[in-house]
Amino acid sequence: MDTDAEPRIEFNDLPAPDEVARAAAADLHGALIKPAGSLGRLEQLGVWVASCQGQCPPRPFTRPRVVVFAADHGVAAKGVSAYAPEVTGQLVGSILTGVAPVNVVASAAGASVRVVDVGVTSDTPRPVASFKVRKGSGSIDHEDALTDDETRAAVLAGMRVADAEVDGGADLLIAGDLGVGNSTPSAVLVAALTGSEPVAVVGRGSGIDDTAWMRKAAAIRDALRRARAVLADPIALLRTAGGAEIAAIAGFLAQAAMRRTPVLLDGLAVGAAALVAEELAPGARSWWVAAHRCGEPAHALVLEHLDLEPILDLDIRLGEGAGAAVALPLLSTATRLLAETATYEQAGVTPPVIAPPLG
Ligand SMILES: O=C(O)c1ccc[n+]([C@@H]2O[C@H](COP(=O)([O-])O)[C@@H](O)[C@H]2O)c1
Ligand SMILES: Cc1cc2nc[nH]c2cc1C
Repeated sequence: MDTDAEPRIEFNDLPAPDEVARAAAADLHGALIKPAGSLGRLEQLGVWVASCQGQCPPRPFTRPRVVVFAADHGVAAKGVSAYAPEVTGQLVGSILTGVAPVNVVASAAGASVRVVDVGVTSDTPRPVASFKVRKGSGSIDHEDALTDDETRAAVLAGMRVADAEVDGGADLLIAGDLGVGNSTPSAVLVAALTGSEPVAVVGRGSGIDDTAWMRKAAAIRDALRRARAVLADPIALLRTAGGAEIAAIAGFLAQAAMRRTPVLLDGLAVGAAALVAEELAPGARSWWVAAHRCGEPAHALVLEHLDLEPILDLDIRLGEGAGAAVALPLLSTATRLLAETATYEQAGVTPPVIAPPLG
């Protein structure tokens, strides 16, 4: 018997979406009053929701949730961001007062928003900071972002938050990230896990000029050298070159899969966390859909590596889960189309006289 009281980061027997419900939903689409395949990608999205829920027709979402994980990054002091580090804490305040873009987009999409501070340098309100593992992180170009204990605590925090959200009734999850400087560790993780060169992953982040871009490229190059030494160990990778919110999001995404809950993926930092989560919990990606392709070069590598086709390509590069929430109404519509559209038989409409081409 395992007497170790420490909570474990384990994703054994990860479930797969339900193939029977998937097949039933695909068949149902063929019976609805529309030419076969005429709702395009919306059809595949509805089928995916049915397979995640294990039922056909799928249930329209009743409690979609956005959880924004926030943390600071020591590497920000190297001049790799357009913003000062204290902005992360200020932005947490903006989300709490409901005035950030994610609040607006989530509200428009019928989702509620929660913020979790796992590593912001400044103090945040008690409930928001109850999973805080540290204030800030090491500068990854020359030192580890976190200790091993802090990394594990952050991943476990994400897992616990996912559990709490699913237990609270969330039926669609979105993870958002907030952290000045986090596009640097995100790019390093993506380069490490996709076998890419630094130059392929350096982006403009929050809006940096050419000089800052050169500093960022150097930081990514140095951190990547350190990250490659621990490539085979996802927790060590997060410790060496990640950050608290990226680690928490990785735990959140993997645990959402354990809990059979569909996830809409956001942009760069969530994408980097998704790469790590798929290493921790192979197969978890079948519970995720990429909401959009963001404007960062590393994000395209994430989507390619995870074989995910984004729903939208709007050049959104904000983070905080906002881009994912923009795609939520489309996913909800895809779900409702299967649940509410009449079949030929129900509507008394004559079905096609020529069968659709195969494939
Ligand atoms: O997700 C994205 O597509 C994205 C792209 C660039 C920047 N961001 C956000 O901006 C911050 C990171 O940018 P930076 O330049 O400070 O590394 C962090 O708070 C992210 O949420 C987000
Ligand atoms: C700098 C900055 C970073 C962000 N990350 C998510 N939302 C953000 C908004 C701002 C302003």
